[in-house]
Amino acid sequence: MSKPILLLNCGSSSIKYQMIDADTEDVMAVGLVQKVGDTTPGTIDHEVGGEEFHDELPFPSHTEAIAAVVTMFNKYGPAITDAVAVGHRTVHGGDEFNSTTVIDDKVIAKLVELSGLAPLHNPPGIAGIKAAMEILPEVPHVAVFDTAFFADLPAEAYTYALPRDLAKDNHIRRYGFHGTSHDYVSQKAAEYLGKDISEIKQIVCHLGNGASVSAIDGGRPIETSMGLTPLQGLVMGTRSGDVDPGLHAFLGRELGMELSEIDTLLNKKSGMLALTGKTDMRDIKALIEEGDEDAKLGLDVYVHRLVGYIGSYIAFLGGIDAITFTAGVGENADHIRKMVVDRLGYFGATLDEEANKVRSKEPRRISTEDSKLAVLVIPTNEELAMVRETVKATQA
Ligand SMILES: Nc1ncnc2c1ncn2[C@@H]1O[C@H](COP(=O)(O)OP(=O)(O)O)[C@@H](O)[C@H]1O
Ligand SMILES: CC(=O)OP(=O)(O)O
Ligand SMILES: [Mg+2]
Repeated sequence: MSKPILLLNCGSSSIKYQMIDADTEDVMAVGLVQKVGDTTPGTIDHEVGGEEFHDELPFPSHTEAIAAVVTMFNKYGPAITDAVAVGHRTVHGGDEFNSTTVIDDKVIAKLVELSGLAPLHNPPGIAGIKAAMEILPEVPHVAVFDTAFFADLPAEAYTYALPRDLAKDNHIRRYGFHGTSHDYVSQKAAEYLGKDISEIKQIVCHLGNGASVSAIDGGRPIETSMGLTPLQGLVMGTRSGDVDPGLHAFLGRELGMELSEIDTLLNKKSGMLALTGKTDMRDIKALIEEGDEDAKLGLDVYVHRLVGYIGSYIAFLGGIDAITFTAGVGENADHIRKMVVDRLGYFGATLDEEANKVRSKEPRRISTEDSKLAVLVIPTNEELAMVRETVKATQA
């Protein structure tokens, strides 16, 4: 008897999904829907038992996209109705949700309230929850929060220097995101090094389209780069990351920009897209190889910001045993890892150039044997972590 669990990660313009057998942790199906919310045709790719299936059709909203996911399961298997539970990646849990939560109407209402704090992420997440609940009304649906891992950050790390009542009344604090990934990867790093997680000081760089870095001391996160919203911190695909907070007032006062325009500017039109014209690091690398100066500067800004965070996190940790790269950029972009690690020599990091070039889905060390600290690449697996969370929350 297998115990299939459906995992949904509804992004603003994409849906990633998997069906995983919770007993064996085997992946029964994996898929990706792209260009959701677009009037032009999008794509859906569904993989089951090593076979790949592809379709192209428009997905004006998440409802059509989820319907297409169901069609893929119905046509090519496994039966979606075999799912005994559904785990939903939910980005913002505010200070309401500190752990994986079974979803009911009250939970959905709270998530709607929190949408303003994660405008790119919570609304599609909620759309996905509603659509999936219609299709699978009989099974438990749970929300696995990006913020949960960071719920017990130290107060000095999560407190902004704002009037205390304003912050308290409005739940304004640093929340941190990608927690499922930072948690999973930091545990894997300890395992890979053969150390108890309680014994090591580590930094995890989750570099995807959204990107964040965390400092983890003995298994407990003590700092992370995203804040009240997933906009703070590193330079990302379309997000600016850190800017002078005075910028908002400047844009409003001097250019007459509306708040919603500023929000869109910083979330969707900034970051690597603004600096280089592209969001994908493969395209940016190609531009640099063609001699594009803007692309070169863009990447320099990206690396500069990341190195700055790593340096300050080593100071917060009071030492460092391991730095780990993960997610799309962190796992694949060896040229970026090299740019970063080459600047950490003072801290005792030495890159093993050959090991860094290896392409693999396995955890690996990319620092030399005599490097004072371990530099690792560990593929994240948010879906696997979500299955474990879903089982825990539902006793499925
Ligand atoms: N082979 C590669 N080389 C360099 N960068 C890559 C490669 N593959 C993926 N990426 C980067 O990874 C990003 C996607 O990362 P991912 O973790 O899947 O993001 P998200 O979950 O936020 O959509 C792409 O935008 C691209 O910049
Ligand atoms: C929170 C966040 O930035 O998520 P993603 O990387 O999926 O955009
Ligand atoms: Mg991601």
